[in-house]
Amino acid sequence: MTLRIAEIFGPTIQGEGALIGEPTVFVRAGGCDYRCSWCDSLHAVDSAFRSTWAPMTADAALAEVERLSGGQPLTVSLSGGNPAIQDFGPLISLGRARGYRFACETQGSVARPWFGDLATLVLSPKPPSSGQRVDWDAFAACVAAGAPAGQTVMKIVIFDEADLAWARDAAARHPGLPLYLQPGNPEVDPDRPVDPQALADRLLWLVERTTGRGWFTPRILPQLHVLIWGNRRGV
Ligand SMILES: C[S@@+](CC[C@H](N)C(=O)[O-])C[C@H]1O[C@@H](n2cnc3c(N)ncnc32)[C@H](O)[C@@H]1O
Ligand SMILES: Nc1nc2[nH]cc(C(=O)O)c2c(=O)[nH]1
Ligand code: SF4
Ligand SMILES: [Mg+2]
Repeated sequence: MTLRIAEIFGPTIQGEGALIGEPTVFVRAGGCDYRCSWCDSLHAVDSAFRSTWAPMTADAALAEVERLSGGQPLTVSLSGGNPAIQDFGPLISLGRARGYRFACETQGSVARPWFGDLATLVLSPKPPSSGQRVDWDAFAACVAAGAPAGQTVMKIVIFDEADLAWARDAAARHPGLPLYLQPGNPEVDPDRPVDPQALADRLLWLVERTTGRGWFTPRILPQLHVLIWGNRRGV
């Protein structure tokens, strides 16, 4: 069984959510069952980029992770695309045997048994602005599959009021999951600069609209890597 890999990069820091700031190597899977209007990783989603995705065995992927991390075990972040449409079980087993920990970012549309082998499962259901529709039964199956994992968290991208109202309902469906909100980045073209002030303004808006309305459940964080590197790939 080979994996379709869009890129393996790092070491960098996890820029989002529960593990923000943690040194990590990313393994980005190629291919996604969604097509979010504002996806910041289209090079791992759009089949126009398929020829750039490398077929790799789990052994070869781990060898690259070990090379990038100098053989020092750290947290490996699986992302994509949707890593859950592929079988990352063998890579996780091999890596864990060498002392690596695994985190995975997925939208929660496809459940996998290997979710239970993760240190951190990040489920990121998509709000209305994405143009996608969440299948909450599939999402609940992901939560169940992740029960043996170290931790499962929910992370929601917010662009507007409708997203925020939707996030409150989504959180109420799974009150046991720690909740992280991050403002959406409207500029995702890798060849164009981001506007840090505009991102800060979105963050301020999000903080005011949650705490200001007495909603104290979520942690609210920026995309740290976007503040540091903009939309550059491979960071
Ligand atoms: C590119 S996705 C890949 C993993 C998986 N497909 C998912 O969506 O969870 C990784 C994370 O980036 C977030 N993301 C994607 N585009 C974004 C944007 N324009 N602004 C803020 N976050 C974004 C997603 O919501 C997800 O939490
Ligand atoms: N540094 C860094 N942190 C991230 N957190 C989530 C990312 C992703 O694209 O899944 C990402 C990414 O691409 N880079
Ligand atoms: S689910 Fe994730 S990778 Fe897929 S299109 Fe949406 S943000 Fe991009
Ligand atoms: Mg990203």
